[in-house]
Amino acid sequence: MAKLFEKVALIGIGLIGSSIAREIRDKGLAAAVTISTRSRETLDRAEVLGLGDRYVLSAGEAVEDADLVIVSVPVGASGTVAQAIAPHLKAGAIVTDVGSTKGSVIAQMAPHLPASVHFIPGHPIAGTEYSGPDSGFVGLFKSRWCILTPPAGTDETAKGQLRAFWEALGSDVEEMDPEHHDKVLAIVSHLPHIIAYNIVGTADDLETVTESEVIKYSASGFRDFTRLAASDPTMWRDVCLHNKDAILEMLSRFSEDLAYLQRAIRWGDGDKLFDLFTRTRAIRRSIIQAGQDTDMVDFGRHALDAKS
Ligand SMILES: NC(=O)C1=CN([C@@H]2O[C@H](COP(=O)(O)OP(=O)(O)OC[C@H]3O[C@@H](n4cnc5c(N)ncnc54)[C@H](O)[C@@H]3O)[C@@H](O)[C@H]2O)C=CC1
Ligand SMILES: O=C(O)C(=O)Cc1ccc(O)cc1
Repeated sequence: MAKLFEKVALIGIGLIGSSIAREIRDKGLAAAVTISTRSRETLDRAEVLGLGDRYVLSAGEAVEDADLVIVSVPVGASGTVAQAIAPHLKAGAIVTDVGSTKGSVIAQMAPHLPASVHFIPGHPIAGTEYSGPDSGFVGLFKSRWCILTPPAGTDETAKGQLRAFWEALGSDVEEMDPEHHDKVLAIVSHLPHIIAYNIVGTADDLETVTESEVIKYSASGFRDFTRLAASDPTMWRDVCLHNKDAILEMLSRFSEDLAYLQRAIRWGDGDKLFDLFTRTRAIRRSIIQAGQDTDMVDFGRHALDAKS
């Protein structure tokens, strides 16, 4: 594939950063890739994996001659990274991120970044429950949405270049307002993780009552939740703290609907239960019919389709 950028700097080299690095290497999308991350241990691991061409601890040093800078750190660290790279950015560089929340990342990063760069926030709706440089792989972004939330007036050429980059990784690119992004993602991604953390926590608390039978007899329903609940604690702590309003709004809707379900069970209202379960079954089936995979991430795709 044709080279899209001369020099790319990757700040953060976990699941997402290292998947991007592998894609760039695999498809020859850049002449040179510089990698920077907070800990020496992770940086050394990235070097052993051969994920880039240059490895530096200083994020500022990493971005000095970069045409494209991709920040792939937990969303709570976005501001610190922006502050560190700002004085070193080349005029005309594209600065983007991959954070799961957009409003907060923009609020943290934008004030530090010089007007001479193009700041185009992004979010690939693709991931797994694994983290760190070893967990990345080529193909993670294939046939997945990547949402860009460019501010009004963003340079069209820069936007086109970033779009072409994600398309080269196999993604379908969509533009969205950051507030809308945060609401949609709160229901299709953030709430499912919170519910999973909660149910697995509850089951763990019950272990003494059930004499370890929860784990022993865990059926596939519970197992599906344990996959999500195995996701990175730092990343998900940050998502909860940085998409607080939208998550609380969706949680409140969720609690109301759960109370409705609870009442139907208490009063033996089988019709209500049957109606809801029939409606939700149709959603799952419509996703499968559309030829999409059936995991949580693809449910996000369906919800986005419904919005557009
Ligand atoms: N894991 C997933 O499924 C997805 C994650 N995201 C977003 O991508 C971002 C990265 O997530 P992952 O790659 O999964 O995390 P990860 O935990 O695998 O990697 C995070 C990386 O950031 C580095 N880091 C942490 N604080 C730093 C700092 N202050 N300065 C420099 N580097 C720092 C870590 O050393 C590590 O290399 C997060 O914002 C997350 O919300 C987006 C889509 C999917
Ligand atoms: O592993 C899963 O099922 C996910 O939901 C992955 C994921 C996690 C966070 C995101 O911001 C986007 C995708």
